[in-house]
Amino acid sequence: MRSPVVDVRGLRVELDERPVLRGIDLRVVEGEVVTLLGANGSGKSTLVRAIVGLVKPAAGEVALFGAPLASFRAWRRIGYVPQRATAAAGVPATVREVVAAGRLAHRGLFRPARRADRDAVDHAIELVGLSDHAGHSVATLSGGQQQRVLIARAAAAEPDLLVLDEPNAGVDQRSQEAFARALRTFVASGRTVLLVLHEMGPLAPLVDRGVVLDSGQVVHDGPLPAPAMSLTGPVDHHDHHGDDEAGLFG
Ligand SMILES: Nc1ncnc2c1ncn2[C@@H]1O[C@H](COP(=O)(O)OP(=O)(O)OP(=O)(O)O)[C@@H](O)[C@H]1O
Repeated sequence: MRSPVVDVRGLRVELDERPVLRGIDLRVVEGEVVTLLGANGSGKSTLVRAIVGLVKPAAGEVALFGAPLASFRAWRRIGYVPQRATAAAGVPATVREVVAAGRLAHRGLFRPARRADRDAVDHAIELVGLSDHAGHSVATLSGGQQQRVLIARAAAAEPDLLVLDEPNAGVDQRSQEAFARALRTFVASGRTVLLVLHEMGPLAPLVDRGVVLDSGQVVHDGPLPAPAMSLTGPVDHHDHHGDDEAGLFG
């Protein structure tokens, strides 16, 4: 049997004294691609944030690679990209520099990059379809492209588990297809992916299992129904407008 990578049991989270996650059980095993679905505010982001240790549970347990979160130390095995993150933040770094930062845990500060590091960085940039922009300042990219830079940075670290919160938000169809191909390569090497999606899009054939949240509870866990969103109700895209409408590849 494949070993558990993420093991969540009876997880409860309260934010502002309001229950946001109300008893979540979720298990993701090695090599699986699992997607979290659900309407806005159902608790998807809060769940992934709790899994990577950014939100404190009110009750329940989270284990990563078999270790309880409190004693988990192998953060190098985890790549996490938050929702609507920005890679720019006023720093005039190039795409290549930001992605190379993802290799620091491998090579150590101030040590010259080895060939393996450079290859991993090139590969990660290619993975997200930004090779043509590798030398450009991140600040000149669109929101969607900046999100890709952060995904590439996480991928460059060659994590065993990649946790992505809405990697396709505001990204055009062609780029979503490129991303799906890249993710296929990533999982072909036996790695694990947990991702929040609003719509399955081109990722659908890659996904082993869908977990649908509603008001902080799991209402479906299993193969994806068709169409995938039929269980999630109407989706409000209020927060994704204007983001990279022009497309990643220009
Ligand atoms: N920092 C916070 N403080 C208080 N409440 C919060 C906080 N973050 C999220 N919430 C609330 O928790 C609930 C779940 O939010 P969460 O972001 O996890 O949902 P989501 O399913 O990821 O939504 P979306 O699809 O819009 O990203 C929402 O009602 C939200 O308003």
